[in-house]
Amino acid sequence: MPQPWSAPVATAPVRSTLAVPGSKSITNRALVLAALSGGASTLTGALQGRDADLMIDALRALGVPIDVDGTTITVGAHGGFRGPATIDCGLAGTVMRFVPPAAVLADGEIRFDGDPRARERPMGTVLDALRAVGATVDGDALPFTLAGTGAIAGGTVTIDASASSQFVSGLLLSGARYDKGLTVHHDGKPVPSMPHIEMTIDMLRDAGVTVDDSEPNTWRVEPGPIAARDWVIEPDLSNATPFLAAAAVTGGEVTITGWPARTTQPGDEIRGILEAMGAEVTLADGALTVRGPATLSGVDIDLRDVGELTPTVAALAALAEGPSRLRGIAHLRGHETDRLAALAAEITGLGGDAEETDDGLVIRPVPLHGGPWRAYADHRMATAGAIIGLVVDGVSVDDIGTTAKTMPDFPERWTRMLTGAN
Ligand SMILES: O=C(O)C1=C[C@@H](OP(=O)(O)O)[C@@H](O)[C@H](O)C1
Ligand SMILES: C=C(OP(=O)(O)O)C(=O)O
Repeated sequence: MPQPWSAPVATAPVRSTLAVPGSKSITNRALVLAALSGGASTLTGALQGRDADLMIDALRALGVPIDVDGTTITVGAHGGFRGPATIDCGLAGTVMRFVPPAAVLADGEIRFDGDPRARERPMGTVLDALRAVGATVDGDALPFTLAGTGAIAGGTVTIDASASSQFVSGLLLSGARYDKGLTVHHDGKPVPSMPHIEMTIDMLRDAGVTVDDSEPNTWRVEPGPIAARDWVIEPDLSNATPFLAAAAVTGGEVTITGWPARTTQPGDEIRGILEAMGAEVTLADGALTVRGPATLSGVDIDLRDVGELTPTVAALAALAEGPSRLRGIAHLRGHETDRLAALAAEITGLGGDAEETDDGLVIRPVPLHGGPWRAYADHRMATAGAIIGLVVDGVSVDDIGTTAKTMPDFPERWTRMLTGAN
């Protein structure tokens, strides 16, 4: 059992300038594209964390040579994916949704499993889509087995991607390697996390793949090679948000260096969200600075496109002066944990007033008190507890180690931020 982590209280407004590690989403897309290219690629500035490790191990299991030297990853040339293999997806959505569409190109049986909670995360849509384009798949959720034959026909699939944008991204990443390419058509409630689909399309184009996204809810990748190349990974802007929130809740000033001028990362939207809550936000010379207000305002906001930011925004809302309504995020019930239930339970557990709605949360201002904060094996639940703990004495997070999914040294970085060190 992990020891509870006493969240440090900020005894003064937080003032710090810091950098954050590489983006999970960009690192894991670059790894998949590098592996699919069959040639030699490098990644610089890559994430070092559990989700990247799981992706590296998955691709190695398929026969891809990969060397890791800190944040530089070298993916070697290979002659095609090999089976049989067993792949551990851990709790990584990017591994469970991005690797199977690639693994169907292997010549042998590939078995997938993951953490207990991963077995509950939505997966059937991807597996049905793979069946529809010619793959043999045994199962509808983790664990499942693919019987690869070395080639996939491809064609057109209609899916309901309202539970996760990763269904679309995973299929598009591999589609160019299918004989007829791949057209993915979405039919259902709106697709969440659209910027993550734009990220997929941008990176496919960077690798020389022809993608047609001119029709809403339809994406077409033409069959053809995926180019090996060198990828420079942007810092993880979603992982920057707890640090920026620290400035917002303490009336301090935090600067994140290396903030990209143009990005598809949804984390960039934190700028507008913090402004709406009363913070002063400046992006200049590749650095983002947030100055916290004397009191935070509540917000009424649709987070469908940036659902990943919900735990940070909910923590801010729990400390705001006015009520907040977070909308458009029913799909968060299928994330690392049911994030709507978890956030409502943990905020309420500290004396707050948070309630689930059909598609989000309502959070009303009530003074909070200390107490346990459960992370539910969810990195962003853990960091949400850390944010609240900055200004509420006596918050202890039961499993801060779960931040290893995307930031293994989160506790040390948090302490360094509090001491003003870089
Ligand atoms: O493609 C990606 O890298 C991601 C897409 C999003 O998933 P959902 O669309 O399931 O929310 C996001 O929440 C997740 O953290 C990363
Ligand atoms: C939803 C998330 O992760 P995953 O990639 O496992 O879906 C997340 O990091 O917020």
